Amino acid sequence: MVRVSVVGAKGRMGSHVVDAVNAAPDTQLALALDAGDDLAAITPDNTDVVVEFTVPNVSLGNVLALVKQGVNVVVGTTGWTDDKLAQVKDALAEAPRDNQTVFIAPNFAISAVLADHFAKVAAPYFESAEVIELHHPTKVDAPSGTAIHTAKAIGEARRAAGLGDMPDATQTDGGSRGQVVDGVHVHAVRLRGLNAHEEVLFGNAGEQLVIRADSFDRISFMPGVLLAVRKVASGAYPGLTVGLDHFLDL
Ligand SMILES: NC(=O)c1ccc[n+]([C@@H]2O[C@H](COP(=O)([O-])OP(=O)(O)OC[C@H]3O[C@@H](n4cnc5c(N)ncnc54)[C@H](O)[C@@H]3O)[C@@H](O)[C@H]2O)c1
Ligand SMILES: O=C(O)C1=N[C@H](C(=O)O)CCC1
Repeated sequence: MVRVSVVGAKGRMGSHVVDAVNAAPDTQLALALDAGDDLAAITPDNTDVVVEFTVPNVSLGNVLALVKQGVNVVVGTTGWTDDKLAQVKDALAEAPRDNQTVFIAPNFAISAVLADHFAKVAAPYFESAEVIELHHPTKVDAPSGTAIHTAKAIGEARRAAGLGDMPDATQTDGGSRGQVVDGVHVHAVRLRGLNAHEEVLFGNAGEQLVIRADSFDRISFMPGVLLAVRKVASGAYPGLTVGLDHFLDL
């Protein structure tokens, strides 16, 4: 059995993870902690993998502390910048146990991971690309971690293909053109009734490709979380890995 502790266990995602870990035949819940609880209670004696779903401004601190405590971490919280990722790599280099792992996924839903993959494949073939993410209004960060990840992947694929800037004659913009991430405009919608959705629009003269992923329920993230827990527990992915695509045969 893989012993799993959950940090952020009372949250929307954390509570689903607790249920998923309790329901799976090969995982068992170790500790379920939330704000105010002592992270030091989590040790290699009681936990094989920690799943961390908290808030962007505390996640880095939690991950650094957990790595120091000798445990592997699967992270779903958003807000990861290159600088924060570098701090995680440094912490892993100093980790107390060999082959410790931190795995971070911008999105655990198979639909979103595939949408991201298809967007990367499509990117070199289109003059224009924009990303629209749509979420529940209780989400604290914008744009979504997934949209940032998708936009960066599109930017990288365009650069590798030698594409230049996208056509855009905008001369006045009060914010309507969205945030530019790696040259790609990203738009965020917050709407009661929605959960987590992303649309990637590609355009050429006379044609359009739309790639869309919809997570209607948080249960959609659980197979990806359990897959990550199993992969990390296997010990086959030491160090830092970002993105569930690394665990899929794409
Ligand atoms: N990767 C994915 O597939 C995926 C999917 C959904 C949400 N998310 C991300 O996961 C994060 C959490 O989302 P949510 O909707 O569950 O949020 P939420 O606000 O419902 O839950 C966050 C939980 O973290 C707890 N928390 C806050 N500070 C803490 C601390 N210092 N230590 C321990 N617990 C602490 C809060 O009390 C709360 O219970 C967000 O960043 C969100 O964008 C990622
Ligand atoms: O509900 C959220 O919050 C989500 N956050 C992640 C993101 O920002 O990309 C994944 C989708 C759901």
